[in-house]
Amino acid sequence: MAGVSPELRAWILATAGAGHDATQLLRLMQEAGYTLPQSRAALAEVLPAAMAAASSDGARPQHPHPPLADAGDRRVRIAASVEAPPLRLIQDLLDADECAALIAQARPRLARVRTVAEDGRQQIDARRTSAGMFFALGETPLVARIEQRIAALTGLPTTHGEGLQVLHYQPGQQYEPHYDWFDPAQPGFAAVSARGGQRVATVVIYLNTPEEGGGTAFPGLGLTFTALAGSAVYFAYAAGDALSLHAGLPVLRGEKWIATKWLRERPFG
Ligand SMILES: O=C(O)CCC(=O)C(=O)O
Ligand SMILES: [Fe+2]
Repeated sequence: MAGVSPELRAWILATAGAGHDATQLLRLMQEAGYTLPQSRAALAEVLPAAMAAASSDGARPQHPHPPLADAGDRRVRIAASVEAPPLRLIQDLLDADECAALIAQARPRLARVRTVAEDGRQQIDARRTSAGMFFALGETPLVARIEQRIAALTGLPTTHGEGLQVLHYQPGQQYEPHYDWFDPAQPGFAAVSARGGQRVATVVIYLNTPEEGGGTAFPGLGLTFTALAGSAVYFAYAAGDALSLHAGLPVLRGEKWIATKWLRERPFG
């Protein structure tokens, strides 16, 4: 299609804004007389993230089910849920000894964390001031055990996970509001999604309880999770999901340790 007309562009944006997803938009456009290829091209031009999410054929996680969810070697309490985006507060995913042991394994390897730049390269990022490190998949028996629990909870095999990342925040450090999904409209998308495809869910595990601050906020939901040692926040998303915006709030007193597992739609390893 040689450019989307202003009228069609306005209609796509208004209809998507009213809550219709890409599949519904494609159906409505075809009912209005556009062919499927025309509809796809128009949608990809106006809403590339929505189109990429709709065309993905990768695996999707199952969302942990309250009140008790199967985490393999234990059952965990699902203390709160949000429907959109699918989000769960998980209690006691790790016990106190496991939290301490994971911190001890990560501490000697901490370095200033990098994020993925728009061109797909790793960069030092002023928005993300914590120190961090990645474990390889199954690198230690404890890491493997945590990965098994997350696989049991989400139904996605451990191979769909990126290596477990441990982050350490000092007072004043934070992770500014961001999305964990990769934006298909960015030039680096092909590079970051080459292994494993798109991210589909995140599990953030709190390894300690900061004295003050350091919660995880979802500004679009008006919701903040307190960082409490051993508990975790699970959330799932598709590319373009604006409500999955989240932030690691500044630590005000004490320190904050988390372990993050990002899950892909296809095997990552
Ligand atoms: O530090 C937090 O609470 C959030 C971390 C986070 O968003 C991430 O690791 O992707
Ligand atoms: Fe995040």
